[in-house]
This record gives sequence, C-alpha cells and structure tokens, in this order.
Amino acid sequence: MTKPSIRISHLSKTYRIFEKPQDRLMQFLFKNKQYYRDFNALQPLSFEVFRGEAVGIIGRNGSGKSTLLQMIAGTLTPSSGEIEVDGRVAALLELGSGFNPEFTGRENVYLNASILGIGRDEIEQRFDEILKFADIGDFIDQPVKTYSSGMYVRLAFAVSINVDPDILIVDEALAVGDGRFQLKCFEKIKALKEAGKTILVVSHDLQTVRQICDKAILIDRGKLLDIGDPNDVVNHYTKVLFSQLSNEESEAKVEEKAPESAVKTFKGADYTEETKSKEYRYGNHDGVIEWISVGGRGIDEIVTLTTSEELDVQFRVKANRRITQPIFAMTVKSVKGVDVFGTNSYFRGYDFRELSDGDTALITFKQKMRLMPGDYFISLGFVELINGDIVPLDRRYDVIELKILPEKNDRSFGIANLESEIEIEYT
Ligand SMILES: Nc1ncnc2c1ncn2[C@@H]1O[C@H](COP(=O)(O)OP(=O)(O)OP(=O)(O)O)[C@@H](O)[C@H]1O
Repeated sequence: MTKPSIRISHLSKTYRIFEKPQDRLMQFLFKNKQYYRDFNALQPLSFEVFRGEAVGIIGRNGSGKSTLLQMIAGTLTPSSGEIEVDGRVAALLELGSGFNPEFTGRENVYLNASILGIGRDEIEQRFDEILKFADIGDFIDQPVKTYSSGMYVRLAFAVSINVDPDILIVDEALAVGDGRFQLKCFEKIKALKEAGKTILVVSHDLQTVRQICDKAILIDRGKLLDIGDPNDVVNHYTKVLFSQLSNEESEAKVEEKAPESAVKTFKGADYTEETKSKEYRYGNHDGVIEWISVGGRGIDEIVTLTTSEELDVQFRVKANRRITQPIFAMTVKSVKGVDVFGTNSYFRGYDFRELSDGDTALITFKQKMRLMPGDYFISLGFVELINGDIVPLDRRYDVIELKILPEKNDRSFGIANLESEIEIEYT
C-alpha cells in the first residue's frame, strides 16, 4: 500500500467565541475565569488522501470546510488530532491571505515563494512562467491592493502551481476567474494530478468537483458525513440541501452561497427517497414518474447503443392533484457527473397543459445520442412552475444507465460525436 500524502486522524477544531471584544481582554487578564463559550467547528474526523488524488470538499456555508483546509495548510492550530503531510504544500486559501497589499505583484511572488521555502534563484527561473500564467501584464509592478479580485487570484494561483508543490490546496479560488482562466487552471490541475501531485479543493461549484476530483468529502455542521465517489457524494449533498430546505419554511434561511440551481429547485418539495443504488429520487409527491422505458427496455438493465443511434426515452407521469403548469425534463450526465445535455418541455417551447388529479401523460424524448463512447446517466424530472419557481414533484436522478459503444473503425475522440464528413480535394 502506498503511503498517503495526507493523513488526518481525529482532527477537530473548537473556536472560542467571545460575545464582546472586551471579553477577550478580560480573559487575558483573568485566566482563572471563563469569558468565552466553545464552538465546535469541526468534530473529530479522520481520512487519508493518496498521491495523485484530487479530493473535493463540499458542504454548506459554515460547515467547517475552510477550517479543515487551514489546519492542513498549517495556518490554523487544531484543537485535537493529528495531521501528517508528506511533501511541499502550496495553499491558495481565502482571498486576501498570503499577499501583502502594499507590495507589488512581483514582490509578493518572491515573498510568497520564500514562505513556501523556495530560494530566490529557483523563483527567478520560474518567474516568466508565473507571469505568463497570471496574464496580468504590467500590473505585476503595481501594489496588489490595486488589483481586482480576478487579478489577485490569477497571480496567487500562478504562484501556487508553479512552485512545484507536492500538495496543492485550493479554497474556492477558481470561482473568481473568468471562463478562460478557469479552463487554464483545470488543465494545470489535470497536469499536476498526472504528475502524481495531490490536490485538495473546496468548492461550491459541484460541477467542478465532479469534473476534477477522484474523491469527494461531504462535511455538514462540522461532521464528516460522506466520503467516496464524487458523483455519489454530490448527490448526497444535494439531498442534504434539499432536506434542509424542506425542513425550513423560511426562504430567508437559504444560504447565499449554496448553489443557485439546487436552492431554486428544491423549494416546496418534501419527500426524498432512495431507490436503486445509483438513483436519487426526491420531490413533493404531488405528481410521480411512475413508469420509464428506454429504447423499449426497462431501467433495470444498462442500455447499450452506438454513438450515432437514436433512442426514445419515455416516461409516464401521474398527477396526484391538479397541476396547472407541468414541465417534463431530461438530463444526460457523464460518468463523472458532468452535464452533457439537459432540456425540458418548457425550454423547448411547449405550451403548458393542465393535468387534473389522477391524470396521466406519456412523454417521449426522441433523442439523437451523439456522444462519444463511454458511460452516461440519464435523469428525468416532473416539475411544476409556480410563481416563476420550479417545484420538483418527482425528480429521478441517474435513473437510467447508458453505455455508448464506438462505431466500428471510428477512432475519433472527445465528448461529443459531431459526425464530421470530410471532403478532401486533391489538386
Ligand atoms: N476564527 C473563528 N472564530 C470563531 N468561529 C469561527 C472562526 N472561523 C470560523 N468560525 C466558525 O466555524 C464554522 C466553520 O467555518 P468555516 O469557515 O470553516 O466553514 P466553511 O464550510 O468553510 O464555510 P463557507 O462555505 O461559508 O466558506 C462557522 O460557523 C464559522 O462561523
């Protein structure tokens, strides 16, 4: 068994909460009295991360993700437990930490590198690479306090990944950059992974976690709730968010940074049910998806087809009360949980047709499955539009498993089959 690059054993963090600033001073002066209360931000947790693994940490706001990362990065002292880290750690923590705002970008690069234990010569060799990656032009010689948050993160990220870390820790930073920069970061993270580096990332962007991580960790209210395959853990998190929202009537309690789509769609729903091992099902049960057929087959078997074949995805819904604005939806995801395609009857411009209590409807998505060979999951949804909000009646995530096989002799690559016809004129 290979040695883990990070080993966490019974790690916990308790913060001292002082109600008033002067209580802190009182505590300092009168040590035998207690002017604070304890807050358990992280309860004892243990896990291991191996070389070459990318691990995503997810959870609601305030669940303890940053606390965990800061302890691993060595910027916060644990209350109990142990952290063993094998190799050089580069951490990109909260925006604002790490750089001195009065210094120029260039000075901060040197400062940052020296904190990471990298000599001046080594950083001089890497400087051009860092500058190229950050792509902030002449701003490198301006004080970083004049930077936009995007520029700040670009430079901080450029330093972190170019100092040859064995372990890269990133807290939510990727969300700040624009699309092109994010892509560049993904490519770099991929390259680091391939080079056997370990990556730990906190993100609210569940797509990112599914895309770049081999493993995910779900933390809720300071407790490790789940660890494992990113798609499963993200689904678990979705359920946590969903049950929270259905328990809390008040919309005001919806946390700001929770993923938009998740929050919106879970409103008003009040049941959740686990079915097959991979399927996640939830909704308010005012309508159900009661029957599904894929290419004439049921959902118990894996549907297999080749990349240019067409497929009918059919399902029957039943209304358990009057549903005035029903919407029928389908999403295809890759095995890593990346949305490949999603649509619904509303987006496709179909008029609403009211369903009365007890009515059924048969919906058929006539699909061209122009996907490259691989494994995919189809999710189906029966939802209702109420005052501009999408309310799930019955959502069946990952209910259909699909395997796309290559066409004979075709060695094209990528994620979609764009069915190129190539004309060559020799002149
Ligand atoms: N220095 C501190 N003193 C007291 N409480 C703290 C301190 N830092 C964090 N906390 C509390 O500990 C809990 C966990 O915070 P943490 O920042 O680790 O959560 P998080 O999961 O990273 O949240 P977010 O997604 O909002 O960044 C929160 O309730 C927070 O208010």
